Amino acid sequence: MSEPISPTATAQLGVLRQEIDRIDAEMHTLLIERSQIIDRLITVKSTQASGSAFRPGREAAMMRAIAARHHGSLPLDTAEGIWRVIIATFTFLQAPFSVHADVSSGDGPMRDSARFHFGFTVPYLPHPGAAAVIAAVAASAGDVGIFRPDSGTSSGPWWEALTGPGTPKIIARLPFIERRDHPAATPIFVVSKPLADAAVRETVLVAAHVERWRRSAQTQLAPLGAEVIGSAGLRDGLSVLIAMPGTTGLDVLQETLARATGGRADLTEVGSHADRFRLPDAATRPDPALAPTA
Ligand SMILES: O=C(O)C(=O)C[C@]1(C(=O)O)C=C[C@@H](O)C=C1
Repeated sequence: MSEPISPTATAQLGVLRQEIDRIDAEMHTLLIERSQIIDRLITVKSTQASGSAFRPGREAAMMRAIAARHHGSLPLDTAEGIWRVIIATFTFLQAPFSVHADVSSGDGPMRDSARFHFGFTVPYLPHPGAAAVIAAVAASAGDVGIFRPDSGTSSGPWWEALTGPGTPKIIARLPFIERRDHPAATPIFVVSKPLADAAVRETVLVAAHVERWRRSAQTQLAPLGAEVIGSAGLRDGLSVLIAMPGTTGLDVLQETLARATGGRADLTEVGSHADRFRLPDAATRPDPALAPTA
């Protein structure tokens, strides 16, 4: 049995618990106040008409701001997780949606990512591959789909399903704040019906049909900041998925690819997302001066 604490310590504990109760009540009041702002935002944004309330560029900026101002013994994982639940819940309140997940590489990591980034209020629906996820999102009003960027390229170029007008597009890459030991570290692309004016275009994703490929092409793409992140064979050539800065024009990519491969290159944009943002390892650990010792 633990020793009874002294009357002085009991009194101090009472005062500290009053402080905790005050802070909890203030946080709760602020969350209720936040929900009232969202009620007003729904009218301004006309979310119901567009189908999805998700604004990935705004969310990326908010998550970066949280990481920038974070300090003290509270783990960043906790602060990030709390705000992911707050933002996802308010997104859901504006327009309910489900998360369709590709579980072909295992359900556990995808479920962890879905729960971390979108909370527990949002329904989670597993699918056998990226193509099935994209089809489910295409058939929905405002759902999102998640899969790994390297999802089953051996089973074909899934990004081809994103090339038509009105087809789903990549709208985010998660986690917004990448770091070692992230609690939901699996890199995922988020797809939704096109967000029109709401998409963030720091990184643009392009599907390229080329007649042939040369290994040196990757080197020639590098100065553009462009990178091949997927490739799959087609009957008459190759389909490659390229990530490049939104400031680089499609015409420049086309010229470079044509020169690098010595053949034609047909390009179609299949989405965009906020720039990847990685925290240095030291920034993610709680303040060592405050960390409990063994
Ligand atoms: O800023 C918006 O457009 C919102 O809908 C608000 C909010 C939030 O809760 O902060 C919710 C969903 C969006 O993805 C981004 C932010």
